[in-house]
Amino acid sequence: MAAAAALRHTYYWRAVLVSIVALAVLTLLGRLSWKLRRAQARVLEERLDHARRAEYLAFHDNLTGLPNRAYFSRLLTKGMQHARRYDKRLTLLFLDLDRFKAINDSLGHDAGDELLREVSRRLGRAVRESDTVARLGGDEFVILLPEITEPNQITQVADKILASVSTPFTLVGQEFRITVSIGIARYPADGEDEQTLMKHADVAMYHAKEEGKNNAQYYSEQLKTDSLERLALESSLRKALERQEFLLYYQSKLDMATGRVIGMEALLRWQHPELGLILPKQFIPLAEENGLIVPIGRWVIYTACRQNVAWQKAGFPALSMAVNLSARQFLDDGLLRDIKGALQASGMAPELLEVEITESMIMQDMPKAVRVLQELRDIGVRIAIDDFGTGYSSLSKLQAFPLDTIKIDGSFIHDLLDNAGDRSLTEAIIDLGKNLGLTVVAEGVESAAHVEYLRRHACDQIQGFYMHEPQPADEAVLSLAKWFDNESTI
Ligand SMILES: Nc1nc2c(ncn2[C@@H]2O[C@@H]3COP(=O)(O)O[C@H]4[C@@H](O)[C@H](n5cnc6c(=O)[nH]c(N)nc65)O[C@@H]4COP(=O)(O)O[C@H]3[C@H]2O)c(=O)[nH]1
Repeated sequence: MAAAAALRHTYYWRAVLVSIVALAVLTLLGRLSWKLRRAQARVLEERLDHARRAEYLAFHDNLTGLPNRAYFSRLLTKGMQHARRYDKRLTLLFLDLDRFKAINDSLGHDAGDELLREVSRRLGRAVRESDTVARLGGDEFVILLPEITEPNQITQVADKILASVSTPFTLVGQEFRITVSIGIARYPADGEDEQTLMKHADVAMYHAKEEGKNNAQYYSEQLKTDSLERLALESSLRKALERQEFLLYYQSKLDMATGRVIGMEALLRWQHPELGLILPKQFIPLAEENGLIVPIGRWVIYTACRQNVAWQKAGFPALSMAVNLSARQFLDDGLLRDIKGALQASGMAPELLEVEITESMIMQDMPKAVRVLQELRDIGVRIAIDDFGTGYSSLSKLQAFPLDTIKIDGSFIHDLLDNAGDRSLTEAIIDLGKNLGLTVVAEGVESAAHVEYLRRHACDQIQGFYMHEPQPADEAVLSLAKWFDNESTI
């Protein structure tokens, strides 16, 4: 009996032990499988995160976090499908910053990146939540306005963007202004598929650039024709230098005190084989945009210096020679080398060369402008501010720059006798210019009455059709000869 009880007892404890071990094993297995599942979930979550991140990077711009070209293209296509189905309209704005390259080149890429980030923030603030702002790359942005379709509303948005972007920035401790040109295309009127609408908004943006930048333009069929012509013009402009189709016209500058010709200004012309003589305003903006202005401008400087020396060798008194610089050329690192090269090759005295720049070229990047102007000054070249009065800067601001001459814009001289505002501005520029020790030149002098008025107000020099129109070198030399032979004065 006792043995049976002991056996039962043993079985009982064995069963308890087996149950405990089994329970422990099961618990352990359960825990292991839970850990395994958790690890699997984590891996899955990481993969998802990775995929999400990859998708985000594939569809967003690294620098600004805005949707990129690929994403915008999807959004635009979807927007168009939706608009087609519900008979709605869309507006597309194509934006390109004006002169961004100059800022980027002169301030460095970090400052350029910061500027792009700030522009993208400003664009975001200028439009509604429902609008999409995207960056296509470089300094190009696009905005899709799904709810704004009336021209006056579109213009309001465009104006808001123009104002917001042109508010001064502070970059590397300095204040800067940048502007933007905007092209506007509307769906479905200006394009029924994504590519056409984008292309037409781009064409309209180019038109805004041609209209002087910092403005917005709507697409029209006429613009398309113009842009095709522009394309043809651009490709022939590329060949014009090697085909020697450029030439310089020269216009005299007279000294008011002696009445004698004291200098000439070189003005560029393009003798196009089919289109005839093309004036600078028709091709210089294009050459500025595609960078061709740098080699063209170099050709101008070399040719003008050579011509100046040729006239001296022909027996004329030493006249000054003015050349116009464009913004891109002014900020180009090779400018000084080109000017020195032209002076050396021609043997012209540096004091006879005067470079004409505009206020906006200086204001665009003041520290660089001061540096470039000082370098030019150091080699003896004179510096003139052209078209003065048309920009926003005050003469006192210009005091900081090493300048020699100030040229009053011809538009003020044109209406001088009928417009009291133009008269007071002209007089103020003459007075202030003289107080700053600058030579004051009036451009666009077209009549004896203009000459009289400017003489009365002690303007130093005059230039205009009344004395001489711009002429090619061989005709200008005849006018000069006549002028000097007759001992003519005004
Ligand atoms: N109505 C009127 N106009 C007069 C009179 N006298 C001169 N003009 C014109 O006024 C412009 C004066 O040149 P700008 O202000 O430097 O303005 C120049 C200058 O900014 C630019 N330009 C000319 N040559 C060059 C060049 O070689 N390089 C660069 N970057 N720009 C140039 O193109 C602009 C226009 O040149 P142009 O068509 O030759 O036009 C010239 C000249 O022909 C006048 O009495 N009445």
